[in-house]
Amino acid sequence: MHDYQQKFIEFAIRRNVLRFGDFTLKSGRTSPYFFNAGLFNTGGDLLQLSQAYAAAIDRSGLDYDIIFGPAYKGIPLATVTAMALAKEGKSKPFAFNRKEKKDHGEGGNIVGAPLQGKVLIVDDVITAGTAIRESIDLIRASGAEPAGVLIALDRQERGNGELSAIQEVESEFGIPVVSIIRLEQVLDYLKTNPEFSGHAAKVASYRERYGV
Ligand SMILES: O=P(O)(O)OC[C@H]1O[C@H](OP(=O)(O)OP(=O)(O)O)[C@H](O)[C@@H]1O
Ligand SMILES: O=C(O)c1cc(=O)[nH]c(=O)[nH]1
Repeated sequence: MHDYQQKFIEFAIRRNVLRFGDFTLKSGRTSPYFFNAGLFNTGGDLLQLSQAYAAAIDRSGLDYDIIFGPAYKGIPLATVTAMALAKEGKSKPFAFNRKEKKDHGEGGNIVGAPLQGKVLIVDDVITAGTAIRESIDLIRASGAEPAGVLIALDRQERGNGELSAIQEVESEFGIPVVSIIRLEQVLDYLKTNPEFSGHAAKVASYRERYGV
């Protein structure tokens, strides 16, 4: 595990973003852990988070024209990532969607820069891949093309078949999916830290059931 990954896991645990218990996921699966990016909820948290996202983009070498954040939690993530990149002298346009279409004022469901060219989707997690597929549909409907996906946590779970949801997205759309941490690193961290090792068995058995 890289040092930045260990620091990111510790940051997420400290802020209660990464929690252990029983959680129902969007996919209907019951998970013994959950990553709630909404609890990165101070200016200081967002500053640190934005630097972690911008660093992941730098490491990935992804080529893109615009950043897109899927509603809701992707919205602040895309916003602060665009700001962190601008601070490095790499300002890019960004946009996000509304979950409900607006039929007055400017109307529509895309806010921000026009979705054009190669679009980098920025979100918190991928579980079964539903949110990412919805984003890709929106991007294509606007006449743009997805260029890649950046998330904080790759839960390394099966999508519709035997491949991981991420492998399905990568092969179906021919785009890379980049993450800051993966479940295997969270599991390593749990096993090697006495304070959290009590959670390791449940997380490992969830991985046996739904993981790849
Ligand atoms: O890969 P999937 O199975 O789609 O699950 C992951 C998605 O689920 C959550 O969003 P959600 O739409 O639940 O809610 P939000 O409005 O809190 O972002 C999360 O933020 C991801 O976008
Ligand atoms: O699959 C989900 O719904 C999900 C998992 C997770 O860890 N965090 C989250 O916000 N959603």
